[in-house]
Amino acid sequence: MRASLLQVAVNGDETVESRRRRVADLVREQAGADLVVLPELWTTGAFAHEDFGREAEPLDGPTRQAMAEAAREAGVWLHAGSVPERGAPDGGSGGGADAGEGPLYNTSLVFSPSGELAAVYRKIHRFGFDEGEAVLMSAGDALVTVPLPHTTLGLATCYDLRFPELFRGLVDAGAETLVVPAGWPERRRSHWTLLARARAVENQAFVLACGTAGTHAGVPQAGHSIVVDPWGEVLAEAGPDEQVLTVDLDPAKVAKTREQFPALKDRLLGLPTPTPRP
Ligand SMILES: O=C(O)CCC(=O)C(=O)O
Repeated sequence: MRASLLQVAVNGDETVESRRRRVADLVREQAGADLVVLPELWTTGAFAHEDFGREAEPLDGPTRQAMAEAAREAGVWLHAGSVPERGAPDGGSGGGADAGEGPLYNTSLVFSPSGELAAVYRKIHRFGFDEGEAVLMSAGDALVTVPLPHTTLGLATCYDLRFPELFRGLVDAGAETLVVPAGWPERRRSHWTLLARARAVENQAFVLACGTAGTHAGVPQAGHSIVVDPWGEVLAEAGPDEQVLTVDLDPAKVAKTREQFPALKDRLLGLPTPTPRP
């Protein structure tokens, strides 16, 4: 299975429309790959909080149209990263919704090679503590897996990478390849690499983690998109700048690793609750 991670540069001096056209062209150039992956919030930038509301799209907005077409023309499965989504007005609470507006979500879209929308994942763990995404956006509440011909994808987004229980849930639902689009900042790059490898080792799964390059809203991005195999070995790692990272994976390696070193079978389900300290 050939996977291409498009580590897009998201800089403040490029318009969303121009970046959308440029990224659609980049996707078309990946004909021959089985799976193409884009980063988190690459239209606006993950830290351009003030643009989320203005650039938010409904599920059938311009990014969906452009990415569906690009996936179909390239004939690839496309994880189109995420976009700020404006949900329906009655679609939930909070998320910075003004009166009459629907909530915002950080929403990933996956397309089949015929351009059909195959899956939608709304980011569950919102980043920013009491600021930014954490207050502007609403949280998703569903784990999402996507069966492909060679493997089953498990979907997560950026900050989700810090929450191992989410990935365990995806593995329990059949995931073998964990896909993590991100807009991870340079300042915490060591965590990015460490956590991507940890999620691969503990779940005995491939991890495809695709970040952004460039600087937007004053936040330099880490780049360094990474592909890790089920043994925790790094198969490929990008540098800091815009780059297409292409790698050939053997999907059978997941079953082989789980069979030869069956640690997942030793999980103790229903561990006792710790007694609170007196
Ligand atoms: O967890 C981190 O350090 C970065 C998370 C982040 O930037 C995000 O989720 O947008």
